[in-house]
Amino acid sequence: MSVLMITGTGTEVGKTVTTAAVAAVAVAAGRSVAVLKPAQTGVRPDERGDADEVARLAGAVTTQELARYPEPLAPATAARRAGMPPVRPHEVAEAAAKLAVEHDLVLVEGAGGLLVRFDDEGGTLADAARLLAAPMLVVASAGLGTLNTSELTSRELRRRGLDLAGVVIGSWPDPADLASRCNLVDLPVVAEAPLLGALPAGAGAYAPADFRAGAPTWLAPRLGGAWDAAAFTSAFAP
Ligand SMILES: Nc1ncnc2c1ncn2[C@@H]1O[C@H](COP(=O)(O)OP(=O)(O)OP(=O)(O)O)[C@@H](O)[C@H]1O
Ligand SMILES: C[C@H](N)[C@H](N)CCCCCC(=O)O
Ligand SMILES: [Mg+2]
Repeated sequence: MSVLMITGTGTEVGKTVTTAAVAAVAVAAGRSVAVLKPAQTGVRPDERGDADEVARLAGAVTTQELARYPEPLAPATAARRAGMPPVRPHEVAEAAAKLAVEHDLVLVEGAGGLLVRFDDEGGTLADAARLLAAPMLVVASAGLGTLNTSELTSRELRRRGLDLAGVVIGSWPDPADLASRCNLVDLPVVAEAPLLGALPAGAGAYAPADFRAGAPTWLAPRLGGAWDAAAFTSAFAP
């Protein structure tokens, strides 16, 4: 089973665009991909959710949501206020495992950061990852402040015995400021995990063809091994 959980150091750091980039690379390699967004908040029934956005950018992927809540809040809060049932970690794990039967890769995008609650009992994406023994990718912001939130996230993953596959910078600024450039060196040290890529700021607004063409250069091949940070940054600051 190949399930990868996408979490982040917070909300709006680029989890959806990173999920789309991973999906685009996998689809281009001929792999079947499913994207699971367990709890989508802040989106009306007729609006596009994160999983829909991944499909728009990445191409032919299966998408699934387990619940959608109208208010832009943490899933547990949004569910409680809507009077709707919450999504439980075991439901996330079961849905991902089911998708994994018929897909080569299942990507599960959390809501906000690692410890954002899905239910009032404190269930999180980390609990679902534990049930599946699935590795997690942490999406981090580029600039000042990311060292602290990345290290906190990494430490909590380790404390729970989870596998941190690596860190991806969800939005790389152009021009890159001093802190962002220094973070290319410091992030993998504080996270104790490889830096597996960076997406250019605004990638979510690229035309799908441009997004798919760029994705392989933004991520380390197959999200393993080395990512060429020097080549990436020189493309943005020649
Ligand atoms: N299609 C798009 N056009 C313009 N900006 C976009 C687009 N998609 C994403 N963005 C912007 O890129 C940034 C990262 O967005 P993204 O949705 O990937 O974050 P996220 O970590 O998935 O957030 P969430 O916790 O809400 O799931 C945000 O500031 C967002 O507004
Ligand atoms: C609505 C938003 N875009 C996300 N989907 C939910 C983010 C919840 C963050 C909660 C928190 O950490 O304070
Ligand atoms: Mg998202």
